[in-house]
Amino acid sequence: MSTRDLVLAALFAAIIVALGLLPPIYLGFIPVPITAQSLGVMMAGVVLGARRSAVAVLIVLVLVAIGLPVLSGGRGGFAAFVAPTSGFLIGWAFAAFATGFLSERLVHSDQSGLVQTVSFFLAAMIGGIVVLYAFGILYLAFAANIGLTQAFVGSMAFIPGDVIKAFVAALVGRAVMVGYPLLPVRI
Ligand SMILES: O=C(O)CCCC[C@@H]1SC[C@@H]2NC(=O)N[C@@H]21
Repeated sequence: MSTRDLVLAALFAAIIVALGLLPPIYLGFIPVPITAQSLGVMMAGVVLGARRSAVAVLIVLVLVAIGLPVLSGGRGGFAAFVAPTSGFLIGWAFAAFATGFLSERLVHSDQSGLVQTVSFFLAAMIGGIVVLYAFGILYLAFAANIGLTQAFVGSMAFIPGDVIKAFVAALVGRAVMVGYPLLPVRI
């Protein structure tokens, strides 16, 4: 990883942290908030690709671990890793990697703009929802002792917002690819 790659990863770590300035929304029936920060995770994946986006999330996780209040609602510290939300938090690194991995393979420079946008959207949906929820729901069921079905059903409340985030991430991925290509894609 070059210095430039690290700078890009740090930039997206800052974007993820900045999105944490938007307050979390608790729904009352599940101890996991709606947060804009998962939009930053998807955007990192589509813009930077697998490795650099995973590093971006790892930088955020290190900031959390050393106690900085970088999660939505000003949360931080080791407690964030032993909370009902921790599966989602750790899952962000895998979600970013999967989103980037799929973006690098699904998006080609000779595709039309529409196909590229749809490809980014699919990558963000699979990485930022399927992969992320697998981590989040499994750990939530265990940590909150609520059973897999309840954790799964409760997490479905995040789907509408996360589909919108995947769409926004796809538009960002496509726009950055046109204006300042960073994603290593097949020609
Ligand atoms: O702040 C944290 O400790 C992690 C929050 C995780 C929230 C998850 S990410 C996927 C889903 N979509 C949301 O908006 N919230 C949950």
